[in-house]
Amino acid sequence: MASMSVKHAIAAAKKLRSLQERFNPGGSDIYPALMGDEAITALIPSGNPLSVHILMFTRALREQGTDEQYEKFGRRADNNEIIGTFAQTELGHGTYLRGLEARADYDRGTEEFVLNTPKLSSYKWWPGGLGQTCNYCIFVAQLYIDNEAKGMAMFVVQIRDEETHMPLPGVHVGEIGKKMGLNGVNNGFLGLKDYRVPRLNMLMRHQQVLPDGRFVKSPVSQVSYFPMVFVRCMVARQNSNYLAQAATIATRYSVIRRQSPIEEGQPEPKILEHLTQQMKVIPEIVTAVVYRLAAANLQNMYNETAEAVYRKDFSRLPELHALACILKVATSYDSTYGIERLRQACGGHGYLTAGNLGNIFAMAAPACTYEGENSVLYLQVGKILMKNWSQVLAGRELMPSMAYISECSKMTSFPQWTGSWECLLKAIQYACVGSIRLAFQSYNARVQSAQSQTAAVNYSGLELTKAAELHGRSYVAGNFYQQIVNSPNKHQRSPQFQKVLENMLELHLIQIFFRHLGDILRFIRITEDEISALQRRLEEVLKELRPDAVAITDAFDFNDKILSSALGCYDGNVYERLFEAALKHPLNRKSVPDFFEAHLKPFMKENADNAKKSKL
Ligand SMILES: CCCCCCC/C=C/C(=O)SCCNC(=O)CCNC(=O)[C@H](O)C(C)(C)COP(=O)(O)OP(=O)(O)OC[C@H]1O[C@@H](n2cnc3c(N)ncnc32)[C@H](O)[C@@H]1OP(=O)(O)O
Ligand SMILES: Cc1cc2nc3c(=O)[nH]c(=O)nc-3n(C[C@H](O)[C@H](O)[C@H](O)COP(=O)(O)OP(=O)(O)OC[C@H]3O[C@@H](n4cnc5c(N)ncnc54)[C@H](O)[C@@H]3O)c2cc1C
Repeated sequence: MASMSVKHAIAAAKKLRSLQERFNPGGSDIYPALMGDEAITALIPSGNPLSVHILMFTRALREQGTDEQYEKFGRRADNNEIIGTFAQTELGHGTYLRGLEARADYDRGTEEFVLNTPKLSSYKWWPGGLGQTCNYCIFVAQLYIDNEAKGMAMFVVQIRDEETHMPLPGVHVGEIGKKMGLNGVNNGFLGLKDYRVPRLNMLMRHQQVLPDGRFVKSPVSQVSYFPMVFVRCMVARQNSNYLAQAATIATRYSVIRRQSPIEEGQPEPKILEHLTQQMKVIPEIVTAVVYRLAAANLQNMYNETAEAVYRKDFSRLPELHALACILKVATSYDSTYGIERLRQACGGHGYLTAGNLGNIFAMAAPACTYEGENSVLYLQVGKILMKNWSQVLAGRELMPSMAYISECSKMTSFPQWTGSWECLLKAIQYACVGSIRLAFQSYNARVQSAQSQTAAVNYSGLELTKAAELHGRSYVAGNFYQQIVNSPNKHQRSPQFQKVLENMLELHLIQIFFRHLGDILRFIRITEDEISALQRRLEEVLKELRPDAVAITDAFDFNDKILSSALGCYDGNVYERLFEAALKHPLNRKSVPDFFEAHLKPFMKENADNAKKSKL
């Protein structure tokens, strides 16, 4: 599987590079975006062994290396003359980066770094493509000078001979084993023993080790985390695409499959006529659109921040970090939840490999873990919200994506309930700010009672996580509202199209309201009649969106090859494709399977003989 995946990945890389040159010569790097998501999924359903090379190795060289280092390594990597990965996670550590055990000791005598993974737990473990594909990597290690720890640093390390692909002396490298998906990626392990690299193999754009061993600290240590921020932005885009693919499959299947009359004596309807089926499928279509728009917004913010960082302006890093975390978490959680819900909406056929929903789930699910485990990133955002709440209490202005927190903090109570979109959005924001306030009270009480900040974060973790989750909801819903209601190009839309968009906004806001009704009722008084009115609106907007469901998913424009699903083909010939796929199963090559003579027949005969004996 790995070699097939490499072959397909190389074909895709060539194709996409030519697309980039043709449609976007020298433009913003759509190439990584395409390499990271739908353009690849179709070609390599078992995952792209070059994705970390494209998304992390090449970018780390460009963003963390000096111009000279880019000339030496980055240009060859961008041109796919060398293939690398990003080797940060270890067998023993993934989240707690300050606990990483791999070390780089500077030898001023030879102006080299001596790299070691001192224990089994220090082995790099998980990097994509490391097992068999890559001949280089970015090796993340704790930097030591005269045995004094200086923090994390990145090193360009060649792990395999460029001609023979043999592991170099001092390198122990291989595949970590079968996974629940992405088995074409050859995630690998890497051990180094007294492996020497020249001083100039340490990426030194932001921090330096001079020939005599003097260490020049980075002006902002967090900039070394930047490669992860980019991938978190990519996850938001990639996973919204996975959800859109699953929504396309389930929608098309739901207008082909007929089952169970709604009125006695009536013909069996398309299953999408059942209201409960509409509630399973249509909200996921809308969620895919919502996150696609949010991911595009985040990508623009990433590009602006990356340009600023290049100019040594680090001011926007904190906001980008917070948004990249929250969107990566929200998109990966909601997409995996949604894909599984869409699989179940396809009944038994949804469980067939031929439907491809299981593989789409297996491709989407690890995004809840890699690039920062989701609950850890929620805590990251929770900590940032605590810092921002302190700013609010001090009367200071907040970053733009958190401005609503200041506004809501000035409200002594929630205004008269109207049920309008603005009211629903404000309710989610108000509940978020109420949760932030409660979390801050708990966190601050712990700090005041002499708990350390890290302990206070841990013991306030549930409330911090809730506040972070609601912040994500507020940001995503707010972005969708702005795009539908206040977009500068709204007047270019036909009234019909605008109405479909507004129906999607209605559905999204009401769905989020009901999902967080408990959180909202904690801070806002809403009557039973007002809630029942929203229930009626939910049922009504599902009915209104029903006729547009197929058109919206067709607009995602996934080729049948990308969907790779007998349930979701454009021509709707589901049963023929399911049967065609079944007949291809190896077990159908013979009428009598080999195991009959070898196992089944003796088993049945032995039981028959025993039965006869017991009657005698
Ligand atoms: C799309 C397709 C992708 C397919 C391929 C997938 C490939 C996968 C690759 C990987 O998985 S690479 C490995 C990813 N690993 C991680 O993400 C590790 C997660 N852990 C962390 O990020 C950090 O350990 C932590 C959780 C943030 C904790 O950091 P630490 O304990 O060192 O200190 P903190 O106090 O939490 O943070 C210090 C300070 O720094 C700020 N900060 C943290 N991270 C970032 C960042 N990425 N960018 C900017 N700033 C960051 C944090 O807010 C704190 O700021 P202050 O409070 O000091 O102002
Ligand atoms: C498919 C896949 C591809 C990957 N590719 C790469 C790659 O290319 N390069 C690379 O370097 N890494 C890669 N990784 C590794 C990935 O980055 C780590 O798995 C991830 O960072 C989580 O770390 P961990 O696995 O050590 O889990 P841990 O950090 O051990 O987490 C285990 C549990 O402990 C909890 N936990 C940990 N710390 C805290 C805390 N501070 N507070 C509360 N709870 C906590 C977590 O929430 C989680 O529930 C990949 C992983 C996968 C699954």
